[in-house]
Amino acid sequence: MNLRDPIISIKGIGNTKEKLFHTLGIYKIGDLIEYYPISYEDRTKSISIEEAMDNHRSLIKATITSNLVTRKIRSSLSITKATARDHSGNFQVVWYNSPYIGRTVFAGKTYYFYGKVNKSFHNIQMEMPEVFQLNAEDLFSFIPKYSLTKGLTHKDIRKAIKNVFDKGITVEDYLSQELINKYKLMGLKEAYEKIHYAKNREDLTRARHRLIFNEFLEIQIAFRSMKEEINNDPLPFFLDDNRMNQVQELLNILPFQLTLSQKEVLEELYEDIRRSKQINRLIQGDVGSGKTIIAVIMLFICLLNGYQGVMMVPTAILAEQHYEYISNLFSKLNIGARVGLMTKFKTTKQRLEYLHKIAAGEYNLIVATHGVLQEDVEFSNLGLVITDEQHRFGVRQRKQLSNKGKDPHIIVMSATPIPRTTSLVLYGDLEVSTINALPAGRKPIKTYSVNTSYRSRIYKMILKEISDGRQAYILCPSIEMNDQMNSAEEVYEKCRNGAFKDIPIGLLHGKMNSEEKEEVMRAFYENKIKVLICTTVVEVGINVPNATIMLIENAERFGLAQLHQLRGRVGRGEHQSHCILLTDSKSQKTKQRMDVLIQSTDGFYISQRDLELRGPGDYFGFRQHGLPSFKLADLSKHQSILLEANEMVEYILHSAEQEYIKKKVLIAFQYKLDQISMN
Ligand SMILES: Nc1ncnc2c1ncn2[C@@H]1O[C@H](COP(=O)(O)OP(=O)(O)OP(=O)(O)O)[C@@H](O)[C@H]1O
Repeated sequence: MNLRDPIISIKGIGNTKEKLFHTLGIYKIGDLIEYYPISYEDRTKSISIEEAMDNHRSLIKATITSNLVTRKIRSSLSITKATARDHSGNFQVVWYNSPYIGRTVFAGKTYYFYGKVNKSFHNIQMEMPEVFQLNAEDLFSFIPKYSLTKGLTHKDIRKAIKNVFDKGITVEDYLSQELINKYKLMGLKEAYEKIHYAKNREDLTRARHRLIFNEFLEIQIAFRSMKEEINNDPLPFFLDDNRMNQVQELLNILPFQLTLSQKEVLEELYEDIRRSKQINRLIQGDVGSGKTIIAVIMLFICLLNGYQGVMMVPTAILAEQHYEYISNLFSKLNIGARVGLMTKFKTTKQRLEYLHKIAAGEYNLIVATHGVLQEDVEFSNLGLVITDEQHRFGVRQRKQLSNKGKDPHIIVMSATPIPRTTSLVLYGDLEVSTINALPAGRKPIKTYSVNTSYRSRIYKMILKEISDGRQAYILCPSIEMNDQMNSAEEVYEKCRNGAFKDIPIGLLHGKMNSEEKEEVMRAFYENKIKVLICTTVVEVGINVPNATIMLIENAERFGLAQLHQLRGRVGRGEHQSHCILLTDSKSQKTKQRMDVLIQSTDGFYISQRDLELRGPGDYFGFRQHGLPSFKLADLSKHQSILLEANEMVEYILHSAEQEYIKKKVLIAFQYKLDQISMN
């Protein structure tokens, strides 16, 4: 058998089961083998009844010492009980609505019982145990549990996988024995088998280690190869004196001078152009570091070269903001910019008309949300794609966009500084440029964490700032009334009738329609609204330099990196800004997390601490990221494996094996990418 064989070739899988497997994304045997368990039951050793802990699932070897007695309690409930005994004591075995259990379990016989033990003062019970004969095959192992679909059981999946390995499967390990030994890895075939059938913890750990290692390795090798491929035949952008003068004109009308760091990043981009290289760059810079203007300058250069440019951002509000900013700026320069905004359309007709204008080149600069990815959106000559992504647009979306042109240049903006080891995995197909300093004159945001007894004092502070001409955000974790959290609607009502009844305040959340949102946001930009009560819709990119207070309700609800982003909505101008983290949580962990923010405004440090403090999770938002190969790997947990894999990638790419391994990895990777697009 081969990993590419369809699952119908597995014994026991007919047409009906095949369809069910398909709904889980399992088409080929390789998909099945890589359908990893989501958890395991530890049945690796049996213990005595005396050792068993209350409320824990345990495996106990015992002999049935009484007859099985079934009593009918009511029409829908019967209880069967028996006494079992091991060398340390007795316990009761109890089954509900299982009248036929007497056909498989007999008095006087010894079995292994697996189930949850309940210990009370004078009684020990095991309810609804699974019963195994002494020679049962799947005893003493980790029992895998899978994510299921209706009609398919854990047993079905286990059986299918077992049949594959019983029959014999060819798994080619593209790593040489030498590399496997050097990194003390488990063989690939063994790892595939042990992840589903481990007899002990060590095997399971080693199997997982190997497969996680593979995931990190494969994505990097695939990325590196993609990068090599991309650089071949880029669209020509030119930066002759005439164009450079025009760029200078743009710089001259800005109300600020670029920082040294911004200039360095621009220089890296110019260098790509001068060397006729495909621009394929991640620009990372902390919140408020001034990434937008870099994007704008590059879009400007794109237009000067006669191409269309597109800027794709995560929210409609942000698209609107960039649209206003860019149209305004470019209208002062005579370069024939025709800027379009593509967010939501009222009617299909309107949308089609708009698409037509883009395809005909009537708009040469489009600011859009992810709607621009749709298949029917076409460009006449797309030259540059900028995604402001905050980890929401991944490899796949980037590819989708660049397929809309003839390999346009690509710039990705990110405000979450991430360690280099990690960025190799997330953005391995991109070069990285970093804006590593904030514009001069920014004062570090003062951050405090207080409980709600301070509310009226905080409101007074907000009123004072407003009387000085500034503005404030009050950010809530939810929109509607909710028992546990302060909702935006509730806070808005209270503020409107209470502390802020004499000043204009606004409400902004994701459920409002686009016109309402636009209107509120515009009023806030124009300082007509003084306090904006909102949800995380403002999290990314929103830029109102006059706002100096960010009050975050239920701050314990947010991740550290997210709080840093939210806080970054203030401190964007020359005025001293404040961030108040409001929380009544008494948990030590919350306190630790708030302390990180109080002590630091450095996004890089904060995301590192976030990684350390947060347990397993989806910190980097992989699922949204469209990364194909992470089924087991988690960047927040597996940094040490990542480091080892990075080291091996470097070795491989300088070794004689490189072509062979690259080829193998790319085939596997392409299959996974295709599979994602199918789903
Ligand atoms: N060199 C500079 N000197 C002074 N102000 C600047 C400079 N560059 C940008 N700014 C201003 O700083 C503010 C923040 O810039 P920008 O919106 O580009 O930040 P950002 O890096 O995109 O941040 P975020 O990730 O939070 O969106 C804006 O008001 C912008 O006009």
